[in-house]
Amino acid sequence: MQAINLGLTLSSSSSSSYTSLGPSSSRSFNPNTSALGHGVSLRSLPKSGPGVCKASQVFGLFPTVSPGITVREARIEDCWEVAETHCSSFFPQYSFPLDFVVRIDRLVAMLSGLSVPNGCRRICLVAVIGGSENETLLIRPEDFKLGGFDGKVSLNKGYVAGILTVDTVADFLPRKGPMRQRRTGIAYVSNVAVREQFRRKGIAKKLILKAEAEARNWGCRAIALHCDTSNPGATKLYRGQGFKSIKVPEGANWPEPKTSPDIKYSFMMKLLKNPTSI
Ligand SMILES: CC(=O)SCCNC(=O)CCNC(=O)[C@H](O)C(C)(C)COP(=O)(O)OP(=O)(O)OC[C@H]1O[C@@H](n2cnc3c(N)ncnc32)[C@H](O)[C@@H]1OP(=O)(O)O
Repeated sequence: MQAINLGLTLSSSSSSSYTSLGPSSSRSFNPNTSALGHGVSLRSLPKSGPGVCKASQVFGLFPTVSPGITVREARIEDCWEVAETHCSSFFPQYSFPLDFVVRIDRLVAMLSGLSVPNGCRRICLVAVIGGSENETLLIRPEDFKLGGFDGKVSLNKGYVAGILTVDTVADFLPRKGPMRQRRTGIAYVSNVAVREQFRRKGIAKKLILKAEAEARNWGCRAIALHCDTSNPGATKLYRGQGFKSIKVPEGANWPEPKTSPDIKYSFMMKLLKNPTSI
């Protein structure tokens, strides 16, 4: 695995939990633990079987597929589809009614999501199909946010096919200095997911490009993420987008998403050149 040195210093482990959109995002990558931290253990739930339908079949009202894909910040009106995309991608093995419970749990977690520390940013991006960027249709309560969602409503929102969260909270970056300060200038990507029927159409690539543009706008010089080493598709995606694996120094206890001990992560990073806006 190719490694680059981006000048990250050795640090002791962070006690932070992996929160991207809410208190339960820590389970984003872990199909073995409760999906969203409201007391539902996925280990104990029955999985799919013959004659069992999925929540996505009940609630996934797929639009006529339009070639146009727009990547924008998630709005309150997208929240169910964001939960749907997350759960169907990270917990595909669960069937109705349990997958429905998991989605509701995710929704509650996102809407009651933790606020970000002062000076930090976090947004959820969505790739929508058949939507419009026509802002004149928006009802826009000033500065209103709920959890990770922008409080806007559009008459033509489109259908959410992919999601990504990007932040500057730095919970999963090694701290710096003796005071173990939060690292600045490095954006962190998590919860990247594309609905199965829309995969291999370049949607994740578009989400990553938009996340990079947001990070540049925030003044970040680099963007990082953790990728499950047993996820070759995602690893190829990030490598293709210019991310490089960072070799964790021997003995260093760098923070990682808190998931099953069986899951090993590769810490990947990309330098952001030429600050521009999108
Ligand atoms: C930081 C994190 O959040 S890591 C978690 C990643 N998320 C998941 O594993 C959830 C389940 N998986 C998914 O949602 C999707 O498969 C994703 C997000 C990994 C990829 O989304 P897609 O929209 O299909 O990716 P996209 O079409 O942009 O692919 C771009 C390139 O990545 C690579 N790639 C993506 N998926 C795969 C795959 N399954 N196998 C091999 N290569 C892949 C290919 O090089 C692809 O280019 P190509 O299609 O021209 O060959």
